[in-house]
Amino acid sequence: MKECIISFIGGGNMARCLIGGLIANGFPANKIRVADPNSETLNSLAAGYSVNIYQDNVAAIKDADVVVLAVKPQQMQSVVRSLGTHWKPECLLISIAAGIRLNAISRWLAHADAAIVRTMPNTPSLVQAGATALFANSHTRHDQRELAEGIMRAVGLAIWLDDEQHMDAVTALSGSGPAYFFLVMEAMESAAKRLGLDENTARMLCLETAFGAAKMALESGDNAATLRQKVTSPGGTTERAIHELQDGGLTGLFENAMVAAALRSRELADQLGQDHEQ
Ligand SMILES: NC(=O)C1=CN([C@@H]2O[C@H](COP(=O)(O)OP(=O)(O)OC[C@H]3O[C@@H](n4cnc5c(N)ncnc54)[C@H](OP(=O)(O)O)[C@@H]3O)[C@@H](O)[C@H]2O)C=CC1
Ligand SMILES: O=C(O)[C@@H]1CCC=N1
Repeated sequence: MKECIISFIGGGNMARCLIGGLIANGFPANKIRVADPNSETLNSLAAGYSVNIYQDNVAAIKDADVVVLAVKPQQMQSVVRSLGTHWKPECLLISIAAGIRLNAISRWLAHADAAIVRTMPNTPSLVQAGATALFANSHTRHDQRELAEGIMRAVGLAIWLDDEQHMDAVTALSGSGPAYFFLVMEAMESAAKRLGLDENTARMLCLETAFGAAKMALESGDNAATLRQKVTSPGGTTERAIHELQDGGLTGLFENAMVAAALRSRELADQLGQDHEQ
């Protein structure tokens, strides 16, 4: 990936995952800047990753090649507006915020020609097993698209979308998705303990099973349904368990959950995409 200065605005959970993943992949820490109002957050990032820290967003973006907006959706408007007068046309803006549309970011920045890439990464970026979808506005040059993709590819899979509207579905799938799998792990570990296993045995067997299933699904030519059938011996134990899950409405539950997440993404865009006076 091309060497460049990347400034993160917001040093919370997702910024930390991207920074950790980039550094683990060999990206130089001295080329990474983070701005956050919270000095504890900044000190912890500096101690953990030796990145440059700032309490002033404007100072953090000076001469940066890429600015990554990693604040909460509710903070996006005021943060982007405050960067507008200091914006350099050659800088690439990457947003990771859920729900916030490119046209709103561009309006708040007040630079109609600014190159902006909207992305939806996820927390496994920390261990370089992230999954990110990207969508660029029409002002983003080919080399800037490559730069955005290179940053996200350094921490996992990077996929371009052909329609910004699909970001809501992506947010429901891979953005929020790690939490669904963690919830399933919590439930499986808890059930295993009720069945008599000690905490460590339950945890390790559960985690390796999750890892093995994901690795197998990625590496095998079979789809998930076929892989599931291969575990499910007729009249056996898995069949009983799967019946319980299906009778309990697992498929419908996931559909409801992901529709709710996608709707929330659209709702955030509609609510927070409006202009308000600063
Ligand atoms: N967490 C996740 O799995 C994912 C999150 N995202 C998106 O990433 C963004 C960040 O989420 P996440 O990291 O979870 O949230 P966090 O709240 O952990 O991080 C946001 C950080 O921004 C700081 N901040 C607040 N105001 C400002 C400001 N004016 N200037 C600079 N920094 C500021 C916050 O400080 P303080 O806490 O003191 O307010 C906080 O440290 C969101 O938009 C979210 O939608 C996208 C994909 C996945
Ligand atoms: O929960 C959220 O809103 C953010 C976006 C995707 C994952 N976390």
